[in-house]
Amino acid sequence: MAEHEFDLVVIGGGPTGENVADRAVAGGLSVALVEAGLVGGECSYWACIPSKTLLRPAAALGQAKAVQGSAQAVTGVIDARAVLRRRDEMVAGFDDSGQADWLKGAGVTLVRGRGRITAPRIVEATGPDGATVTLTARLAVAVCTGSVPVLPPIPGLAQAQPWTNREATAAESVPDSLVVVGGGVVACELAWAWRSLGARVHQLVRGPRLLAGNEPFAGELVAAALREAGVDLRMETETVEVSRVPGGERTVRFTTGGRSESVTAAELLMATGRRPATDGLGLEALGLGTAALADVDDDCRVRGVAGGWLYSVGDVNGRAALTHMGKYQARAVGDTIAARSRGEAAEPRPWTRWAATADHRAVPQVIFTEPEVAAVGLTEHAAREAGLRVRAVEYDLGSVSGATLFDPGYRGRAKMVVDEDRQVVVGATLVGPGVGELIHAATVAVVGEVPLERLWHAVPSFPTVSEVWLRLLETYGR
Ligand SMILES: Cc1cc2nc3c(=O)[nH]c(=O)nc-3n(C[C@H](O)[C@H](O)[C@H](O)COP(=O)(O)OP(=O)(O)OC[C@H]3O[C@@H](n4cnc5c(N)ncnc54)[C@H](O)[C@@H]3O)c2cc1C
Ligand SMILES: NC(=O)c1ccc[n+]([C@@H]2O[C@H](COP(=O)([O-])OP(=O)(O)OC[C@H]3O[C@@H](n4cnc5c(N)ncnc54)[C@H](O)[C@@H]3O)[C@@H](O)[C@H]2O)c1
Repeated sequence: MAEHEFDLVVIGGGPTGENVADRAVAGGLSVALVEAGLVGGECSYWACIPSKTLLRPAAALGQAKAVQGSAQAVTGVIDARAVLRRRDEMVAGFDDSGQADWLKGAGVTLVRGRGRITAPRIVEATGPDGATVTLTARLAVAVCTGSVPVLPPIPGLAQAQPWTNREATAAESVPDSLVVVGGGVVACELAWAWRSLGARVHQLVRGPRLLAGNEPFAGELVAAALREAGVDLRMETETVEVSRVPGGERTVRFTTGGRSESVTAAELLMATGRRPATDGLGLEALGLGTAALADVDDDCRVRGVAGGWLYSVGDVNGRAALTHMGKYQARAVGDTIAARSRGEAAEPRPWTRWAATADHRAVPQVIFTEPEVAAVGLTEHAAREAGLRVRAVEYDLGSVSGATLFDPGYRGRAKMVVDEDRQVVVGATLVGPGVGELIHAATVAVVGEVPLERLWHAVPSFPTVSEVWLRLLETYGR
């Protein structure tokens, strides 16, 4: 059994782990990164990258069709085979050698294997051949193991071999039909993607609306678009049983409004949420429960671990399960561990480089459905729940002149949530084609706590969709 010593051992080489390692090396530390699967993680191969690649052609086509002139140039339909080929290119054919080379170039030692913490600062990595390497971390261990899908205990589900995000982003052909269970981001994006590529899609949603964590109009506009695109969208359903003809179609039985109904399709995607990937990590050997990795300070250091050597970063800590937020936390963690090795306190005071402060109230997210949903900060409801005295204003995005230019039939909505006591924006939501590229302006306003008085002087260019910020301020009363 080989033994090695490094300043920092990172477990998990997704976007979070890669960035922790990179920042720590840049800060002068020696770093080993243990990866059980593909370097690049879920995001690169089975999540963000392939799903957005599957979604992009429908958005591009929609924009081309939206205006006279280019609409006439569109004479065909989406070439699904070409889309799947591009998806394959974007995931590099599930070959992570490019990312492994990047790690090498960054000065990070890659250890292929499954990491397990066996004692404080000791990680055992078991490789695909069963060989074990023991890694000693002089300073710290950063757990960046991400998340895995949750499959609810529905009778017959396991035997029916449903898709999770992995199969749903890696499928080699378009299924004739697909049932999607779930109303969250994964469900909506992938229902939209496969519908746009030609599958007949049924979507079974448990609650009364889609995208429940967002402003209600976001889910309403996405639901309307999905229906318009031909998705059979059912709300207030409870999936009770799944069955499958051996090797054949899946039938999902569900209840809705007191009735029992069923749908049958070639494939079934369960998009029913994710949980932290903590199985087999050895936390129990440290006297820690699986929930311990969610109990972190703003520097992502796990609370209550003697010596403070354990960090939990990215999806696994459950603070903000998004790639950009995992990478943001990673920058803070890599810098913090390096600074502390130099004897600096690197206290995670709010808005210092040592703290992932934005996790609390300034998380941006773009949902790549059509229309897109882009949001940052608090919804009106969440702000009120947090005890803020807020006033919210809304504006019809379709009446902004830049939007009319973009698409004469532009449909969308914008909302700005203002903290009345501090006169700053604490949340914003935009729904409409192409709004994903607009949200960063709002993120800057929320993080910068820019007073409305000053925001008034941030003049949006004419004729862009960004003029909505002026209209929102006018609606507010400027
Ligand atoms: C379908 C889908 C689409 C998404 N789209 C977006 C999007 O558009 N934008 C966005 O911001 N977010 C998106 N997300 C969320 C995003 O994928 C995650 O937030 C992101 O991947 C988290 O990065 P991570 O590095 O923390 O974890 P992961 O990417 O999950 O990486 C964790 C890594 O750890 C490895 N690992 C696990 N356990 C061990 C172990 N014991 N030893 C060694 N290695 C281990 C895994 O093999 C994996 O490589 C999407 C998620 C899904 C499911
Ligand atoms: N574009 C993006 O930023 C993007 C895209 C995809 C995923 N993600 C992230 O990945 C994470 C996971 O997304 P997700 O959609 O899997 O989870 P989610 O928590 O957003 O949604 C889960 C959905 O499953 C439903 N559900 C749960 N149990 C159910 C059951 N037994 N029967 C029927 N429905 C059930 C819930 O009601 C909810 O609608 C999220 O944090 C999300 O932000 C981000």
